[in-house]
Amino acid sequence: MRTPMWHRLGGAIGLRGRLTIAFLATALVMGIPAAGGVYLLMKAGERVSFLTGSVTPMRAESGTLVDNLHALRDALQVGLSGSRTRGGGTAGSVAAPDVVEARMEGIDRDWSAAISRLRTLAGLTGANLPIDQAERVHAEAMRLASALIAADRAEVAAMDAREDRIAAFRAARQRMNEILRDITSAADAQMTLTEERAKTTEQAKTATPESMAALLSEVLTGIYPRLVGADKLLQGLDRLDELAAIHAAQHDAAPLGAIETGASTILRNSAVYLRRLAGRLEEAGQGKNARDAGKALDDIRTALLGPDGAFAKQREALASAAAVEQCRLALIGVEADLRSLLFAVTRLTRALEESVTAEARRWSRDALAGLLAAGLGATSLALCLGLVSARRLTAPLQRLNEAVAAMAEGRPFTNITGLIGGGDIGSVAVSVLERTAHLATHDTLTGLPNRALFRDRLTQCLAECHRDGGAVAVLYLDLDRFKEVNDSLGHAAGDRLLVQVAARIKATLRESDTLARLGGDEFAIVQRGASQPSDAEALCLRIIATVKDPFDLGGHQASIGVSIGVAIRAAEAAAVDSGILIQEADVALYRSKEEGRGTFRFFQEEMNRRLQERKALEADLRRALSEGELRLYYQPQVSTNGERLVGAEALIRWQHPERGNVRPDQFIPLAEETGLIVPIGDWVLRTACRQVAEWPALGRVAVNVSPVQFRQAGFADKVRDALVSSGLEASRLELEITESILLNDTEEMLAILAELRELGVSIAMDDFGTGYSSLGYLRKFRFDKIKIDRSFVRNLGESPDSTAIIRAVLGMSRALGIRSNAEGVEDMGQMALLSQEGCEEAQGFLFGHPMPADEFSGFMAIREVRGTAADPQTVNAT
Ligand SMILES: Nc1nc2c(ncn2[C@@H]2O[C@H](COP(=O)(O)O[C@H]3[C@@H](O)[C@H](n4cnc5c(=O)[nH]c(N)nc54)O[C@@H]3COP(=O)(O)O)[C@@H](O)[C@H]2O)c(=O)[nH]1
Repeated sequence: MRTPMWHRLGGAIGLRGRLTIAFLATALVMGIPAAGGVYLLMKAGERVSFLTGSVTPMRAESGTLVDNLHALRDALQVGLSGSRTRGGGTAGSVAAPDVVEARMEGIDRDWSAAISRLRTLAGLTGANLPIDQAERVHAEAMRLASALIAADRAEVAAMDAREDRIAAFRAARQRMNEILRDITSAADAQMTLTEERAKTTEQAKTATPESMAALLSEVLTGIYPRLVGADKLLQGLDRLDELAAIHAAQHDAAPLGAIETGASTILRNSAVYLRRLAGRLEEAGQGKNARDAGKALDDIRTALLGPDGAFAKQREALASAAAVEQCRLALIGVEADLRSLLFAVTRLTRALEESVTAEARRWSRDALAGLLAAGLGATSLALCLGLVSARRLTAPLQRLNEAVAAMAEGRPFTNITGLIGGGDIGSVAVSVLERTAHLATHDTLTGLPNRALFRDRLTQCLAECHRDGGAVAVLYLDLDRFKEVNDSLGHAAGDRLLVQVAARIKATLRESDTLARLGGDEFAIVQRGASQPSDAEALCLRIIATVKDPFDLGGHQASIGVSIGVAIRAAEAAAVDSGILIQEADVALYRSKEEGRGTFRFFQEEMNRRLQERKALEADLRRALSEGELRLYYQPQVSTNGERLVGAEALIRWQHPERGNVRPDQFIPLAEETGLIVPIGDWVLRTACRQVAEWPALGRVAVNVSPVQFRQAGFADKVRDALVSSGLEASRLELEITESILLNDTEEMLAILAELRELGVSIAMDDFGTGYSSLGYLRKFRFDKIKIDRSFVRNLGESPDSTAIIRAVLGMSRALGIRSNAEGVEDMGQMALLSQEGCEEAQGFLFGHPMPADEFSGFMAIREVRGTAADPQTVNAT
């Protein structure tokens, strides 16, 4: 098939190159309109800042003009006296002239500054603001304000001067009154004397017509004219008082003239009266009064009339008040001008604002359109690229998914590349699939086929045998002692061992055979063409021999073995499921392990029967627990110095209704495999505590704890519960654990041991010496007791090795301050040697077999009586 041009080109550029081109194209499609949009947005932003930076301040400045006018009005308010002529009193406090002037100057300055700023803003914006008009209005307002202040001052001065004149008038008027009173009093006194003289003359009858006429003439020409003259003057002055009062209340200039004329007439007449009176007074010897009265009348005239008189000052005040009013009115006009000016500015700024806003909006709209175009362009491009990529990506992935599903179902497939397709993604998918397929079918550590591939190969092989004849053998392998190496040297060493084992076994096989790792230390082989059992046997022997040789694990030598189970099928019989053949090989392996390890066994039908039996035993064990078929026996533990009974070990027994007594080593491993050991172990713990609580004479009871049971969450809580519910003191309970408990998760297990120790129970290490790590664990946890395994005691005295080992162990336990107990003591010789070597406690048939609780009660009673070792013959065997 011809590859399209673009495909070939794409292949040359590569996936990264194409992605880069796609990215650049997207950036270009999006970048141009986006850049345009950003440019327009910036322009719109400029207009907005133009608005905020120019138009808005312009409006604010025009408002400042009006504010200035208001300030001016306020300043005038404070500065004006509030004319007495206008208001008839003062309007609040009047500021000192210099204060008012200072305020006026300030306002003038502010006003000029506002106009100057307006002029700048108008220049910036290009707006045709009426700046000249604003300046004219400003000048006019200031001029009027000054005129108003001046007129007000003049009015006040005139008013003050008038007050002075009125005061002078009143003073002269007062003097005149006194003079006239003097004149009148003198005339009255003279009149009284004259009347007295006339009366005396009349009474003396000396009166003559001449004397009487002389007296009358004296009264009429000398006294009376003086009284009349004085009275006329008084009347004139009273009238003047009235006119002065009228004129003070007068706010109109016209009637003021008439009043002044009236006053002038009165004064002229008074002067005439006074001239006449003056002659009479001279005659009467009162010339001084006449002169004083003349002087007073002159003062009155001066005070009221003339350019400096009260009337003239009143007129002046009225004229100034009129000027003030005029200025006020003019200022109102200025304010109106200013307002119309402000309206003009407002109109202008609004128009400017609207045009700028419209411009900014237009640019924003265009920018949005640009950005939208960028977004749409990018989205469309991304969609197109996405669709193309998705097609190119999902198709191989879809096929990859189908292939993985086929793999998961165990369907074999070939030609992965053909299945998935080509292209970048295709090759990635093929690579992923190949890796996945390899991972799904191979063991990652050894690279060998795993159980799934093994079954697949076996199935193929069985089908070929059935079709073409021939035979196939399945070898099921399990390494012996692998766990010990793993636990003692670590998992890394274990892994290295497995790899080496796999290589060695592989070297023993033919090309056509398949070696697989089924998990852990289990391997399996499909041996093709094993026509005779001897072929398989030969292979087993080769494998056993090669695995037997020590392995070098980076400085450590490890010796292990291998147990093998074999199952063979040929021709017709090969029509069997691969799983059955594997199971048969597994059963054969089980038998091989049972019968001593390091060997091989062929599957036989009888083995299946054994397997069935095992399953039946498991079912029985489940029932045994619920039906109370389990019993606890107690085996005595004694001190070696005097063989005092120091305690007992609780050992489980199963009274099967049909099988009879089932030994613990027959069912405990099964219980451990199935997990049944947990409820069984709980039962043992509770029963032993309850029983021993009833034997206060017995020191302590030792209870075996399986690793599976120990690892169960909350084990320490179960121990606490057993103690609490039975009432047994914690110090009387001893838990026997084997070192295998500490092989894995050591820190966690040590924490549980510490928790148990906290409870007050003692911990014994059982079967000491049988494992690799016993000594190491003694350093990690301070055990209360070690129990030397009976395999060492058995050969004591016969094998120098056993004696040496026991001596060493006892020496070490003494050094560490740990009690020692020797298990399996069966004769006095062993006992004597143990005692000699310093072992503190012993346990074995020599002192008593494990026995039921009631028998152990009797045993204790006898021990109390006899105080010696029990006769083995006197107690029942287990
Ligand atoms: N987890 C639990 N394990 C238990 C429990 N009860 C027993 N066991 C373990 O089963 C194994 C076999 O026990 P058993 O058949 O009871 O054998 C014990 C003794 O009968 C036997 N023994 C004692 N003295 C002698 C002797 O002089 N000679 C001789 N040949 N055998 C003797 O030894 C076994 C006690 O061993 P140990 O526990 O190591 O002290 C055994 O491993 C038991 O631990 C249980 O309740 N839970």
